[in-house]
Formats: sequence, C-alpha cells, structure tokens
Amino acid sequence: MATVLGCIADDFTGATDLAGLLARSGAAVRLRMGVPDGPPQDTAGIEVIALKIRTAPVAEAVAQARAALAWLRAAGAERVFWKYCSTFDSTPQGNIGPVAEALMADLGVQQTIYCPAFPENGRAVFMGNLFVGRDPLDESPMKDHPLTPMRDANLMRLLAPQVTRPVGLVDRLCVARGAGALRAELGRLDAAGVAHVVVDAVADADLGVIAEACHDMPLMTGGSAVAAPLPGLLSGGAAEARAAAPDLAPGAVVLSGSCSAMTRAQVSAYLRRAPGYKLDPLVLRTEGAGAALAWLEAQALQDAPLVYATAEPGEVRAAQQALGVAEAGALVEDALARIAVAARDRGARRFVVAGGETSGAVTQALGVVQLDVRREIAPGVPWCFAESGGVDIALTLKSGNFGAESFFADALALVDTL
Ligand SMILES: Nc1ncnc2c1ncn2[C@@H]1O[C@H](COP(=O)(O)OP(=O)(O)O)[C@@H](O)[C@H]1O
Ligand SMILES: O=C(O)[C@@H](O)C(=O)COP(=O)(O)O
Repeated sequence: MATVLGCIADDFTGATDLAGLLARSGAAVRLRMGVPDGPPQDTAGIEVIALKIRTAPVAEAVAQARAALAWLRAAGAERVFWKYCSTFDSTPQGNIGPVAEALMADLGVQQTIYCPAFPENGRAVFMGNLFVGRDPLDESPMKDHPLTPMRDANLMRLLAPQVTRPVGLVDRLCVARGAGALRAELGRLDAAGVAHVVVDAVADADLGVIAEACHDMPLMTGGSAVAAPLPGLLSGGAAEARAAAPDLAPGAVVLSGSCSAMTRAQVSAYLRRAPGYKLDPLVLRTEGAGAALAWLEAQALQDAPLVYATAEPGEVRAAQQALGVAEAGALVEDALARIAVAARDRGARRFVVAGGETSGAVTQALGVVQLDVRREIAPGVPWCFAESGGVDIALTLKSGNFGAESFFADALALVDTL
C-alpha cells in the first residue's frame, strides 16, 4: 500500500506512543525500528520510523532523520510528521530545531508548526509555555531528567537557539476561533517570514482544530496527540486486518532505566509484589553486569522479576559526577540491554521496558526491527509484538512519565488478552 503519512520519532518509546495513538483510528500503522536497510517493501498507509536521536550529536541526529525522510518519501509519503517528546526534551545543543530545519529544506517548505501538547497525559501549551499538569515544565520533575533536564517552560525560548529562521506563536485565543482562523494566522506569519510556529493547545478539541488546519502541510511537528486525528483527515490510512496474537510462553522480565518521577513510583509499587535487583552505575563501571546476570539466572521468570537502575535525583547526580552523564547512562543502558538478551535466551517472552533511551538500547540488543502495535495499557503505551532472535515476543516500551503507579502489573495482566 502507498504510504500517505510518514513519521519520524526521536526515540523508541515516543515511536510506540505515536504509533499507538495513530492506530486508535483503526488505520494500518507499521512501526520500524531504525531506517530499514533496503528500499520500501510491504508498506502500510502510515509508516513510523523510530530513531534513537534525542540526545545524539546534532549532525548525527540530522543525518539519521534525513535518511528516514528519504525512505519514507520513497514509500510514497507526501505528508511527514516529526515526533519529539511531549515535554520537549532536548539537550542544550538541541535536535528538535535542527532536524525540523533539515526536513523542511529537503521537503522544500518554508513553515512548520510545533505542538507537544498531550492533554490526556497532562501536557498543555498555553501562550507558548509548556505545562506538565499544573506546573510549568521547568518546575515539573522534568527539571531533574538525567539526560535532558528542562530548565525553561517557554517553547519559543527553547526553540529559537536551535534554528536559523524566525520563531513565532499562534496562541490559544486564535486556536479557539477554529481551523480557518488558525490557517489565516499561519499565512500571516508565513508572509512575515516566520518559519517555526509554536501552536497552543490545552485540550483535545484544540488538537482537532490544529490537525484540521495543518494536515495538508508537508511537515508537521509535535507530540503524538496532535498527530492522532491525522489518519481520519488523510485519505489512504485504511484499516488492515490484524495478524493473530502469537502464543507466548509465560516468562517475563521488567527492565527500568528511567529515573522519571512516575517510573520511580511504579518501581516502588512493583517491588512490593515481585523480586527486584537494583543496578548501580558505579558498580557496573568496576565490575560489569555479572552480578545482575547471576541474580537473573536464579529467578523464576514466571515471577516477572524487575531489574532497574531507577534512582532518586540525588543518586543520579552522584553517579553522573563520578562517571560523567553520558558514561553513567551508557553503562546502565548496556547492562539492561545485556540482561534483556539473557532473559530472552532463558525463555522470557514478555518484556516491560521503562525509559526512552533504555528502550532504544534494549530493542536494538534484542535485534527487533519491526513492531506490530496493539492495545494501549495506558495512554501512549501500547503492547507490541515482535520477533527477536527467531522467537515471538511481546514488548511494551513505557515513556518515563506515562502510566499509572500500577503500570508494570497492569501491563502483565493485559498481555494475554490481546
Ligand atoms: N542510577 C542512574 N544514574 C545515572 N544515570 C542513570 C541511572 N539510571 C538510569 N540512568 C540513565 O538515565 C537515562 C534515562 O533516560 P530514559 O531511559 O530515556 O528514561 P525516561 O524515559 O524517563 O526519559 C538513561 O540513559 C539511563 O541509562
Ligand atoms: O511524547 C512523549 O511524552 C513520549 O512519547 C516520549 O517521547 C517520552 O520520552 P521518554 O520519557 O524519554 O520515554
């Protein structure tokens, strides 16, 4: 089938979030992990390519995003969506703006919009400022993120240093007047040379207006929620019969490298009902992952044991001071990736993974190249089926701050009903 909408996500949890929301429409959505090696084959109406470029050096992020775009265009996509985090996570150098500008240049467009709002998960944009629940982004737990601490809530201020062309805003007062008013305002800004337009949205109805006004743009950017209405607006996103769910053995493992506030609560809740092993980056540095692997070896996989590096902000800061931010993160990601492979080789077939970077590392180590997206456990977190090392597995990749406190148990309870 020719692809009508091609999506590029900057991390793996973000990609499953986006694919899950697009699939709510019933449209056929194919999720590829990394840019596929060969030319497009067996494509769906909606294609999502998951990259692991949120914290990559800018030039590398841009090169990967451009390669993804070239593949999506070869698949027929004339509309492209650039998905980043609903909390606008980016490093000080920042990849959101440079990737958007590179995609705009390749697509030959002068203007795009930015809307990370995700009301179902408490993310709203008002007067260009991003809120998490009732808190401005920089007063939310995102201020302590291990890799992308967010210290400003103003999206124009965050974006301006990342791009070369002018940044502007369409505020909620305009969005509330409907798609025609929004289109007219975008036209006025375009005539004034404003290339990068932050658009306010506080509720799903605003996102409907934005999608209606902007679905014809060759490039839209944002969180998953503003993309959710697109399948209904673009012809060709037809439904596809689902393959039967694979018969999965009971063994499961829960892996958490996320230190986000919600994951910390989820880890605490899960430790009350399942065995757990805590990774320490300082120990990983000197002794490797041997002790964790030995611990896992002694566990019954039917108990769905948890291996986690999830820690409070003070502990994370101490590890980062001793090892450096990148090294601390890489040690944890490598260890969890090795543990995932060991668990699969011992018979685990259900994987619950918390953390975007963590999910990228685990999925790559498991050699997963494509995910079949199924039902959401919580908004933006679907179960997926995949093939890994010649066996069928179920995998859910949870964004740091998504899901209820009982998420890990909720996920494991749902997987047999898919
Ligand atoms: N105890 C720790 N000390 C330092 N870094 C850690 C620790 N635990 C996890 N990390 C790193 O923090 C990062 C968390 O990012 P990520 O997996 O994307 O989670 P989230 O989805 O919450 O953003 C990862 O690179 C992970 O390896
Ligand atoms: O948009 C979102 O919030 C998520 O899809 C996402 O990208 C979250 O990233 P992580 O918290 O790093 O998993």
